[in-house]
Amino acid sequence: MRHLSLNRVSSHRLHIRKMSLLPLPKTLIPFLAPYLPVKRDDRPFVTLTWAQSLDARIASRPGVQTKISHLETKTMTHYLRAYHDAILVGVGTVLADDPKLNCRYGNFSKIRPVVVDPDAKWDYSKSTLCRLKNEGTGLAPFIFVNDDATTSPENEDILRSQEGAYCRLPMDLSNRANNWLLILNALHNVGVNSVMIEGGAVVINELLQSSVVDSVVITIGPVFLGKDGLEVSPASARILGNVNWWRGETDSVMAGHLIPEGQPH
Ligand SMILES: NC(=O)C1=CN([C@@H]2O[C@H](COP(=O)(O)OP(=O)(O)OC[C@H]3O[C@@H](n4cnc5c(N)ncnc54)[C@H](O)[C@@H]3O)[C@@H](O)[C@H]2O)C=CC1
Ligand SMILES: Nc1nc(O)c(N)c(N[C@@H]2O[C@H](COP(=O)(O)O)[C@@H](O)[C@H]2O)n1
Repeated sequence: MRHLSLNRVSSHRLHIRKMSLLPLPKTLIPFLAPYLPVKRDDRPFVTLTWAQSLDARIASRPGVQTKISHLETKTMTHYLRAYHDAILVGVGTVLADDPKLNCRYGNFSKIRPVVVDPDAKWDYSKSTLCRLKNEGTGLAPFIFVNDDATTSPENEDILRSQEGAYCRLPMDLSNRANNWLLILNALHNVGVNSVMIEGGAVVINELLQSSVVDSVVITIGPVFLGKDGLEVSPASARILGNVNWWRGETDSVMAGHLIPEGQPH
């Protein structure tokens, strides 16, 4: 993997760059402060964050991009991105959403997109991410693939020229949960100290069951998406500590720290 150029931002240096975002509600700054990344020696700090319906759905159907959050909490997401070195999603999310995965809050923040795509299913060359890199409004991604994945020479060439990379790892495909430490260690080794993980459901459900999540920030929008919606729910119970709630125009945001399993809270 290539060396990352990392950015540090502090709240006084942040400002809205794109009018598509709203001004950040001022009360979100102290609300989020206790959950922002701190340096860890063992691995990157992990913030797990998503927007869900009242019935814990993140999309109206699997594979369908669904607007859940108000623009002010979308702005919050970009504010949070500005404090992280990397943003990670699973391949299901890039295939469904063709997201931007950049930081549109702040005048210089560059966040490294990371996609977990063990079988190299994603055609990067056709993506919005590829276009944004060419336009200068985002970085090229690190795409984590399994050791034996077949990647297209075209995507290899583009990624190389854009200073992104396919990152090959000996992934455990029968028990995917085993791969998180591998992925996080690989990122740590190239200087990534904080990762914001945004989804989708497979990724969220796996990580809620893991011991590698530090902060959790959940936006809850005023909608029920129903039984066909894509549910987020870990395989067994987990508890959050240091919990706080913020209430906006239409959404509420809950932030907390994921308590390690077996630890009293
Ligand atoms: N409302 C929200 O905040 C968000 C909603 N979404 C929605 O979620 C949906 C996509 O979610 P999913 O289909 O669940 O896909 P996903 O984005 O969670 O990707 C799942 C895939 O990623 C790979 N993967 C994940 N964890 C892995 C691991 N530990 N090791 C190896 N490979 C791993 C596997 O190929 C797996 O099939 C879309 O509809 C999207 O719109 C996605 C992100 C946020
Ligand atoms: N904050 C938020 N609210 C929603 O209603 C959403 N559906 C999402 N989805 C996430 O945002 C990503 C797209 O964002 P950008 O294109 O990078 O701005 C998408 O891939 C999901 O991770 N988020």
